[in-house]
Amino acid sequence: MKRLVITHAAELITCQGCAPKTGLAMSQLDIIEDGAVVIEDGIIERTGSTEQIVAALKGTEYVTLDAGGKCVLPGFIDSHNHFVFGGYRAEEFSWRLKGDSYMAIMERGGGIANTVRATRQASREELTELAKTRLDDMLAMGITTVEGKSGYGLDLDTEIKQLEVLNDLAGQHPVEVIPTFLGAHAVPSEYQGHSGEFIDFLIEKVLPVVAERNLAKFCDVFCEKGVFSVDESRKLLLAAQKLGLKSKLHADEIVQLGGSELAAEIGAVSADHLLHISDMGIAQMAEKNVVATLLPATAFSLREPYARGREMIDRGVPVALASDFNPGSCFTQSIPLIIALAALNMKMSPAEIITALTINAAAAIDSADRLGSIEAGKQADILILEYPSHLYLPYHIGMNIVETVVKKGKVVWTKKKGT
Ligand SMILES: N=CN[C@@H](CCC(=O)O)C(=O)O
Ligand SMILES: [Zn+2]
Repeated sequence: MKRLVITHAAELITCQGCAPKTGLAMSQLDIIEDGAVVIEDGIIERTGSTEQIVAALKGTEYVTLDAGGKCVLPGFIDSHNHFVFGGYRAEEFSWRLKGDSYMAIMERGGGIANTVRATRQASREELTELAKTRLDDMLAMGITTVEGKSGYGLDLDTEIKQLEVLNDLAGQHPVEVIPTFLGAHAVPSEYQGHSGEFIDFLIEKVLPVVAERNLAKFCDVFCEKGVFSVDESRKLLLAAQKLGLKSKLHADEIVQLGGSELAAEIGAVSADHLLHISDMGIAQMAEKNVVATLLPATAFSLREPYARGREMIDRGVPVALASDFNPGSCFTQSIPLIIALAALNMKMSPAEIITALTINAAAAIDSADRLGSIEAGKQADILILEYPSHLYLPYHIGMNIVETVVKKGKVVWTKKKGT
């Protein structure tokens, strides 16, 4: 196959690096003006100025994709997403609009349990078709890789069914899917009042199957008051680590329980939400380089205060941004909305936001060695915007300005222009 060469990027935003960025480094995008990228077999071969690259390739055959003076950047990575589920919870949303709280609805037997019922009933094929339409929407917003969680089964068969769907999607859709086992998402009705026994069930009966069949890269847990305690979360995540699954946590979302400190203690790859993180949690996550995956669309949808992203960056925590798309607390996969909220309500700069959606998001799925930047050796997951500079991203409030999406070196999506 001939090389593909993207030329004339007014800004070629490389986000260079193979590790999560912290502090001031989150503001350094390593931009090449009038840049070009050479791609061979889906992998980036080299980058440079268009002039340099064209001169170096003289006499060789290649296909040109002219970015025409627009901004080129790494594909967005959504590192926290629950997109495989059955049913909807629109009525619960209407209750929340009237003042009902997310946890109160859950305590009454609604919330996650509601989606569990619908997901248990849905077939593997139905879930796969639904998931593909959701991936279509993600791709159109420039998401080239998404992490996807189970957690709407809470029994052996349905947890495995969800993970099978997440794995089946590989090869069926351009968006790459990284599966996470979230069996400890809620205590199912069969175990009501016995969360410890449910954790034991997950460890003894479900985790071994997940690991044996290599169905998930991560194990996640909803570490929250009234759901799973810090001790229960530790027990599950350490058991999963022994079987080769890396750790993620839903931590300190509704109350300050200590999930962030636990993430640092056990060497989790990321701790997510963090609306109520303690100062100690921030210090420990910075020390252990745990990625803080912040989910501003969830805070917006729950009408909760935003996570202290500015402070976390200033204190050395690597910050990523993700959608948290799910049927309950946050029904959106809108990258433009996340960008707007991070810029306007979390005091993150345009450069920090891009870092948080690319190289730091790659680190949040433990893939910064192969994804998240435009540099030699990385997978060629690349976006062309409609405008010449990354500054146009937050400037367009809630508007999608992605024009072209390249996944593994192939153009997989282009914006249809109006007539
Ligand atoms: N907080 C826990 N889990 C999801 C919500 C899941 C749901 O309500 O269906 C979250 O990350 O926001
Ligand atoms: Zn979540």
